[in-house]
Amino acid sequence: MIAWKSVIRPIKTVLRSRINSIGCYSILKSNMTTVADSTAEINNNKRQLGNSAPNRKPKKPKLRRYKAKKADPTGPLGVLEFEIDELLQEHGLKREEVKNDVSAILNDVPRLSGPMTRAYHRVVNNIKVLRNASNGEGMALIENPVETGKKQIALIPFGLVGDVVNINVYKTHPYHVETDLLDVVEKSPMRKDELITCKYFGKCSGCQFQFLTYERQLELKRNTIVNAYRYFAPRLVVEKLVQEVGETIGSPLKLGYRTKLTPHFDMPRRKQLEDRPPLGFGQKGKQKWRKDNLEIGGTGSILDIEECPIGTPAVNMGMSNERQKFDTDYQNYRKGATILLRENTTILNGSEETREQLMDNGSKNEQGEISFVETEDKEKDIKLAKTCVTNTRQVVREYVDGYTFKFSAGEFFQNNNSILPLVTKYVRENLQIPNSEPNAPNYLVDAYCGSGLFSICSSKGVAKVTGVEISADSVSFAETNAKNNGVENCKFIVGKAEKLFESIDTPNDRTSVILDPPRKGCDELFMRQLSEYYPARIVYISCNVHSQARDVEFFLKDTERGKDYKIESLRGFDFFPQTHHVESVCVMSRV
Ligand SMILES: C[S@@+](CC[C@H](N)C(=O)[O-])C[C@H]1O[C@@H](n2cnc3c(N)ncnc32)[C@H](O)[C@@H]1O
Repeated sequence: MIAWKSVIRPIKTVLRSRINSIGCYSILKSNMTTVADSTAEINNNKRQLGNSAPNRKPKKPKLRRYKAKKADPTGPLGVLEFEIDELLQEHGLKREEVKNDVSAILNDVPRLSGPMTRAYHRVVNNIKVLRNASNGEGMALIENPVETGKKQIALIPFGLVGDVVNINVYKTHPYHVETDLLDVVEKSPMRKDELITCKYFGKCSGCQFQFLTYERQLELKRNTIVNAYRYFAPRLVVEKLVQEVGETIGSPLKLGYRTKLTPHFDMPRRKQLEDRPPLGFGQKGKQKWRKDNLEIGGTGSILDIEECPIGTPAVNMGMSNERQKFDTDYQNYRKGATILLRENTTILNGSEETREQLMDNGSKNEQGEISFVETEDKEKDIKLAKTCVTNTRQVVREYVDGYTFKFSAGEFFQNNNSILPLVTKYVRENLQIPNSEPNAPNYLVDAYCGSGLFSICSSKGVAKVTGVEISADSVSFAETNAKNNGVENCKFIVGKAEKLFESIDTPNDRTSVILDPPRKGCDELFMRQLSEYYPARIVYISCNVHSQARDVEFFLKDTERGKDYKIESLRGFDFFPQTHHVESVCVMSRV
């Protein structure tokens, strides 16, 4: 019995870590058949050993069914469905021809390392990458190893269109397989491995684009916007209502820009650790293509990472301090956790010692002193000190283009400070109502206003700003931020975005609306009420261009007065260089 326990426990640990990494048990079962096989085999043998009743009819094993996780159509899995269809269309294939028999893999249980699993999960060499998905992964067609004549769609992290690669297929879904990149046999002309700045690139799940020139990154992000509108706003595209997508506006900082990082660690349950567990970011599969970093950061689901080149210097100082602390106090944790590293900015008064002016708490070095970095806003001749905060409830400050914003470290705030002056200026300019009569006042509504970033940065030149936001905490910060910045024409309401329309009292012909919803986008009720209100202009900012495209199409085609609007411009802003993410800004005005 004791011997079995020692076999089963490590298997359970592996299973647990896979559950954490994919967050879906049904998929896990389908894809962990090697481990599941071993477990089933062990259980079988256990049963046989302990089964003394003779002639008992063996129970027929229950067939396991694949349960697909319900995916948000505008989320990564939903978008992948469009990308799969497009790839199939380009190659004259039908869905049936790339369908995997997931049930066969799932039920290949009783045999240790069953042939089904071995056949499906295998190394495949010399595969041409045909395109890149919007999440940056390469897509290729490979032969189905079991059903002759059929193909499979392989997703290849860090594979670039034009690469010829060797891959290891390790997980099967109904219409695609997940793979690890083993070798790049022939390089895509896009591939510039010499640009890679991080030793963890290729292993860490954070960045996808470090081996591309920055121009290429911006181009790919523009393509993501073009495709998003093709997939989620097809009626607008067919009727040529989507303007030419503008060039993506780059971030002034390409590295060292991220003001928030959240390294994490796992703690094995019921076990005293001798060494501290890895503290860092998730590992993306088990790549082998970067031969120089195979052992770096470890081989577990979380990589041990001491520095992140996209994090700001202050955040990286915090990371170094918190790692040192973790070296000695990791035994105090009973469960895994995430450590918040959030940059905090103090405006310095030139005549005093910087350290004396750091009034907020911050991450401390070994000597017990708060670590800080000094910088400046050259244009406005303002000196700043940046520290790193780890307490989610601590109030932090951001400095944007002459304004300061306070908010709780754990609440939402844009994570790339360097691009914010460009974005807020662009939004401000695009909110202007053309042909306004001189002296006639203009108004602004900021739906999903957070702690007031766009309201406050666009408040000059308008008579009144009304912001609405679901988080009461954020609204209270928005009010404080307006007051602290000497802005007197902003009013903020707590509630769902649609609550706005109950209290809106500004004339629609003279009012512009900013929308900046979370990833899931706006709901139809809100879009209908917006159309009823009929504002002069709308600037829709989104961190998920797919839900933005869906909402814009719904607004223009399916709401009462949507047909009276046109898309005036559409373009991306690169809030997250080196990653596949893009922020999209769509400006709509009345025809
Ligand atoms: C992407 S953030 C934008 C915040 C702000 N515009 C900024 O740039 O800092 C989206 C905000 O919408 C808020 N939110 C989420 N659902 C909402 C809803 N139904 N109505 C109003 N606000 C909502 C969130 O709390 C969050 O602050």
